[in-house]
Amino acid sequence: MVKPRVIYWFRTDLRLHDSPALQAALDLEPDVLWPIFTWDPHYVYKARGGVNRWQFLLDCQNDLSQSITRLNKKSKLFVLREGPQTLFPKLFKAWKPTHLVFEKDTDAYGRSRDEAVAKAAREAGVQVIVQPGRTLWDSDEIVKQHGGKPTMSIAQLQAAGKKAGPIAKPMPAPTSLPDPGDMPVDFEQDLPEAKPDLNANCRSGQDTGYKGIAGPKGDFAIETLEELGFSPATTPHRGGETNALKALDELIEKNTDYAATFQKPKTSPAQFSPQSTTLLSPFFHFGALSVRLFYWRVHDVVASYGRGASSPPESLIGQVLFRDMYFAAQAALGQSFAQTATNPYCRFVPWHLPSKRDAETGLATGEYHIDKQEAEVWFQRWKAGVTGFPWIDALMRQLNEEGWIHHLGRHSVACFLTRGGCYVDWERGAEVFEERLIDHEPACNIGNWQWLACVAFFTQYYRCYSPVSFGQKWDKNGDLIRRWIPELKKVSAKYIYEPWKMPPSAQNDAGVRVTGDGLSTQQDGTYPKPMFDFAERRGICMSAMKKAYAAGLYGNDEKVLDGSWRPLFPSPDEAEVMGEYESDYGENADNGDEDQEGVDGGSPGHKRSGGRNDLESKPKRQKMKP
Ligand SMILES: Cc1cc2nc3c(=O)[nH]c(=O)nc-3n(C[C@H](O)[C@H](O)[C@H](O)COP(=O)(O)OP(=O)(O)OC[C@H]3O[C@@H](n4cnc5c(N)ncnc54)[C@H](O)[C@@H]3O)c2cc1C
Repeated sequence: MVKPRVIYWFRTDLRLHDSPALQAALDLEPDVLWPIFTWDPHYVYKARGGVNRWQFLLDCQNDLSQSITRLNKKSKLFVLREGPQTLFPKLFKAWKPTHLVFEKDTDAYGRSRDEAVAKAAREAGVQVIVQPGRTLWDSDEIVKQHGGKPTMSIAQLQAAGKKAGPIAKPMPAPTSLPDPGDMPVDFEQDLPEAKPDLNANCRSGQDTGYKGIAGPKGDFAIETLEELGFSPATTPHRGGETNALKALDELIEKNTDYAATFQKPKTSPAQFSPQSTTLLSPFFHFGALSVRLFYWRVHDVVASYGRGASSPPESLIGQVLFRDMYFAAQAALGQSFAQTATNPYCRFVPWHLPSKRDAETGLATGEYHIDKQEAEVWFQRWKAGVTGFPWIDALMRQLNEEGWIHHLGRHSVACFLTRGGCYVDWERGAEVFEERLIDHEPACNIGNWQWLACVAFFTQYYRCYSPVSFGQKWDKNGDLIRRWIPELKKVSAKYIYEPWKMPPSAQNDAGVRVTGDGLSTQQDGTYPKPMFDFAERRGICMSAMKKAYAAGLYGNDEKVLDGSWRPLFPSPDEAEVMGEYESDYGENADNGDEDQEGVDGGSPGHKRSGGRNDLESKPKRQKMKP
């Protein structure tokens, strides 16, 4: 019998320890094993990713490659520069593998990519083996055990988890790896469509990432930031399985009390160097740390700690349950999960700066309508960390430079942008986080933004974060602000959260003038004025949320999809509501005035449809009415 020739495709699992997929590949007792990574143009051009996350990815790849070489001098992580959909059919012919093995990816794009690759494998007679390993439980199994529906609470996840069975125990890293086989690449490279490039704003140099399938030297080398045209990263946080395992050891062995008694609400969003939570999220994202290993090691600490140990949802184990909850919600809803439109579990709120949508598919295009210029300015000021509210600005500047902020810091800035200040669409904020977080995880980012905007998972919109008192609760002296906003360094604690209240003499003493809008006109030695009166905005947003809740529309409602929701809301003069905008996608082409018919004055029209099958059917063509 021919001994298996296995391609092991690394993607969401940049580690050797506790990898059920890698173990499945090794259980085949292969003659040859090619550990490869495909440099997928989808992530390079069509998904947002800032330089800090790219750096973290390259760190993880380099570390993994060195670990592979330690086990077999002839092997390493071989990077191939082409989209997997076009590359694999050629590899199947050229390398003649018998098997392709990889870790399951339940992200919306991941699913469609893997279906295409599996089809090509079937056609080439290559056997595909897929193993879950990215979450505590297989997210698809959780959905199945939850009646085909998304998990919208920890209790739902735990109930489904109970039915799915115990969380698997982690498996050790392999101690040896087979040799790789020959790797001819004497076939034509399909070059990617680089436009539109969602990451163009991060590139300061020329993008040469697709120079040859095996790279410029033909040695399957890992890419560099220079090849991508990116400037050096600004984050101090570095990736790699080695760093991840060291951080986990330190957490479990040196900080046993901390790990056993961790209560998330008691950790400070203002603490830095070191931060108050584990900062393991980017390692989980790239699969450099197994979440099941984390779970079991924390579980053992908690079990031996006895009385006084914390429990979910506040405990460390509770934190990774949230992660699984969002993964299973996304696994059930697919692409709809990432947006309001077409999503039956997401409340419709007439936010400013709504997403443009593809008229055929109903999916967001990545662009947005500017329905109100003032809201656009607020959004730009929020992004740049120049809102004039130092607590918000410090957090946004930390995000922009380091790519990570504490969970409650994320709460503050997300609430401020959406229901607690600007009334800007949560999808705008999620896109900024997608670009800038080093731990950006589609399921967790989307789910948490929905939570904070009170459109899904959480409904208590009357609980609003103040950009002044919330920060003061944790950090009276404003140390986080002083760290990130040097222009306010010398401001006294009395004014550090509200510098606009400083009389001229205090401004003189602190060496700063509070003036301008922080964008084009800002001068050295100045800090911007607040962009609005927060108390006033909080009141406006809260009453607008109340109206949106009363209207009771969800993303899949006809009125949301065809734009006839507007009569359910008072005119923009009376309350905060999405303004009129010019549609430029021909979305109105079929719309007559009679589309106003059937508006029922506000009885909740939410029809929850069930599981994935309902949602995978193509959304109706939208008639977006501005
Ligand atoms: C608006 C917003 C956007 C977010 N976007 C992301 C994202 O893109 N990726 C991401 O991993 N987390 C995201 N989170 C969740 C959370 O803020 C981060 O997981 C956490 O701050 C990471 O820091 P840590 O590793 O120190 O967390 P710890 O408190 O040490 O928790 C341990 C692990 O539990 C998981 N976890 C903790 N809280 C959550 C949560 N609320 N949801 C999901 N998983 C959680 C993470 O994997 C984390 O590493 C977001 C939160 C908000 C409010």
